[in-house]
Amino acid sequence: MANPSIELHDILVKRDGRVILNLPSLTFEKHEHWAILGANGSGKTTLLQMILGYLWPTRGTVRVLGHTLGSYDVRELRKQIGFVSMAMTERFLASDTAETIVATGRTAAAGSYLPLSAEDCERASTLLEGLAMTHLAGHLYRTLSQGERQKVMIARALHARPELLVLDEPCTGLDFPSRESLLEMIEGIATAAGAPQVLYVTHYPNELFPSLTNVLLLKEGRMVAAGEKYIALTEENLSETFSLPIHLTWEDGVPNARRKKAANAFD
Ligand SMILES: Nc1ncnc2c1ncn2[C@@H]1O[C@H](COP(=O)(O)OP(=O)(O)OP(=O)(O)O)[C@@H](O)[C@H]1O
Repeated sequence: MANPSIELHDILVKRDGRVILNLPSLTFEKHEHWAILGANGSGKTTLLQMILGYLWPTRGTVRVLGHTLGSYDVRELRKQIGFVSMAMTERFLASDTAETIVATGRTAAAGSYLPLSAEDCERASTLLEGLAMTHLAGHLYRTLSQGERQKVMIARALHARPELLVLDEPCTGLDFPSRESLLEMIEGIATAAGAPQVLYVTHYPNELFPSLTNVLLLKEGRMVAAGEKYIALTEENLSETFSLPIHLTWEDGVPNARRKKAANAFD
């Protein structure tokens, strides 16, 4: 039965007279984990900002978790959404420990420091344990690697048991092992009992971990394709999205996209 978490109706976002997002009506169902994939400037961040109620469309309506944006308190809505982006990581005090940062996730507000309750601290240690990060609990945030910081931010985003977990390019700047480790952790979260719905934003098709079920492909603010991943993520759609001839194979539910070799003049 249909149980949508996000409904976009005929969206147009214009800034400085320029169209930066122009989408047809789209529905994300609660049981689906979505990837939002596109090149730099394709409109991914604009779309996320709209879903999180930070930006209003010039035209169209947005419904998130059953509430129409514009007629509901977005601060209440954001309590049900775990949001992790690189920009957020700078808002935390470098002198805090990983455990403290996770413990402050109760309100789901970035950089918010309410007095911590015993429950907050207990929840933080449960999360760190569940995500195999107990060894980082007492480490100062500033001493953590980029990959570890991202993991801490994701643990923090889970504190309030969100219905929706939005991850904005979490692998940016990570080396290969850190990226693999982070993706493995996210896959674990997405497949756990009672998991939040995941919205994963990336530039890289090869980051699509197995439990992602659906994909939205964006190019220059418009939709190239959207739907179940094996249907939407084709060589043709990917090539169109990135303006690059792409060869695509699949392994265990994970796409492997490679640039097609140009014909060699000496062949
Ligand atoms: N407030 C604004 N005023 C004017 N143009 C804007 C504004 N915000 C975004 N844009 C433009 O809209 C386009 C889409 O930007 P957006 O940040 O959503 O893309 P993106 O897919 O998230 O890119 P990236 O992967 O580089 O983060 C870009 O060309 C950007 O310059």
